[in-house]
Amino acid sequence: MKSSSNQRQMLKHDLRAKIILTLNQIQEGESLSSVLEQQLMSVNERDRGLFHELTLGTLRQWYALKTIALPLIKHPIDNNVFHAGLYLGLYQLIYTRIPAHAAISETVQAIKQLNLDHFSPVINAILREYTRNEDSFKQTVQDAHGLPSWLYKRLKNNWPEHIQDICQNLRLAAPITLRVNHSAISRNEYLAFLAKENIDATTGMLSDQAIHLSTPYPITKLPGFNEGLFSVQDEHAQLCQTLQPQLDDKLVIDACAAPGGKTTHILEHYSPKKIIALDQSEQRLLRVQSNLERLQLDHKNIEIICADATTWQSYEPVDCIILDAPCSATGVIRRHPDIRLLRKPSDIEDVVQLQHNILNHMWQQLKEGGYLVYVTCSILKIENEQQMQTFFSSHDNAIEQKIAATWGIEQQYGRQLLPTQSGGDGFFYCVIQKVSN
Ligand SMILES: C[S@@+](CC[C@H](N)C(=O)[O-])C[C@H]1O[C@@H](n2cnc3c(N)ncnc32)[C@H](O)[C@@H]1O
Repeated sequence: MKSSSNQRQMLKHDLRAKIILTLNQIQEGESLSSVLEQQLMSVNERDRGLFHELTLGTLRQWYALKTIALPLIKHPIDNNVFHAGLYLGLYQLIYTRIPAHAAISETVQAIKQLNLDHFSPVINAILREYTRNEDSFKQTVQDAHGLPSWLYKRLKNNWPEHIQDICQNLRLAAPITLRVNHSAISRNEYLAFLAKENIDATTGMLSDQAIHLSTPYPITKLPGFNEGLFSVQDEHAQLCQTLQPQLDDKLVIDACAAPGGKTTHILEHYSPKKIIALDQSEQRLLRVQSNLERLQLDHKNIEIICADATTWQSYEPVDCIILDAPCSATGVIRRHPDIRLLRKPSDIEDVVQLQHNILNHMWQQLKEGGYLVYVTCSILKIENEQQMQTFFSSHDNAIEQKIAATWGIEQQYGRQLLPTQSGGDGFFYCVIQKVSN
């Protein structure tokens, strides 16, 4: 469905029909971030919270719901809208306080509204069957790993001792974590602002700038948003700053910079001679600029360049490169639950090759004695420890600076953080120094 006709269709539909159409778009390969805003705009303001919760929640539990849905479907039905409706119905029954009769009748009604009347008796029957054996179905859903099987196998192979925690944690909603703007205000001062507004929050244990909100809150309505007193950034992502050398008066490249989480963090701590925020996405680079402006870091020596990091050449050797590489994003599935449906095994091989190309090219821009910090938000070893093994085996002029930290899991090269229940996402870090051959 093309976007303008899709928009007209959406306006006519009730909330659950709109959610089913959104889930259908994801099944057809569109990313949640590309469709969510437009779909939310078609929903009454008072229903937006529910739209958000039901859409993201259903995606988060998609494969777990599938484990109970498939055996309940007597004859295979090859229709994405049907499956989206069924999973939405089950999600409401299992994970929300919506009374069962309302969840069932609204979902069946939505299927009819989408001109799939012939499926409504099947959905009605399956949802009612669920309610008759609720306890056993709930147990099955709880025990499910909740991932596409190819990804589950790879993660189990990589992390046999952690696989259960990984699967369960990836099914939770991620906390909203703020990074207090160190150059503008202290964490304690900002916590006092939150307390004054009765916004419950706790401090992060690993990053001294992190604050976790106890319940979701509209970000732009938090105190000091327009004044740039904080950014939204996962706590494990904030650790990047602790791994950088001293960057005052240095030439720094943030090689995959958009939307600027790492660039702005550097500028909150240092005054580099120059920092180049490089990214190949013009659209995403606009957000680097707006984040710099909001955080009032714009006056610092910064250049924003739209270019491909596999070919871009620096005009002089660089002191430090932050390479927050494009990756499978398997460490942040909690925040982007559509990844469960969208990611394919072949994407992993492609992104590993891209990381390899960017890393090898950016390495040539680094001066002797300089540092490269390699980062991903992946929990697959092929993008992390194994990518580093390949790199070190082919670069005699690279030595690892071991990360002396208590967080994460030490790897042959680098440290891996896995997603934690109420803390950070999955991240990998490795610090590499360039030495003479
Ligand atoms: C993980 S995100 C970076 C997040 C960012 N460092 C932050 O902290 O906000 C990866 C980025 O790599 C960019 N990218 C992907 N391929 C690239 C390439 N060949 N050259 C430059 N940037 C690329 C993407 O556009 C994306 O913005």
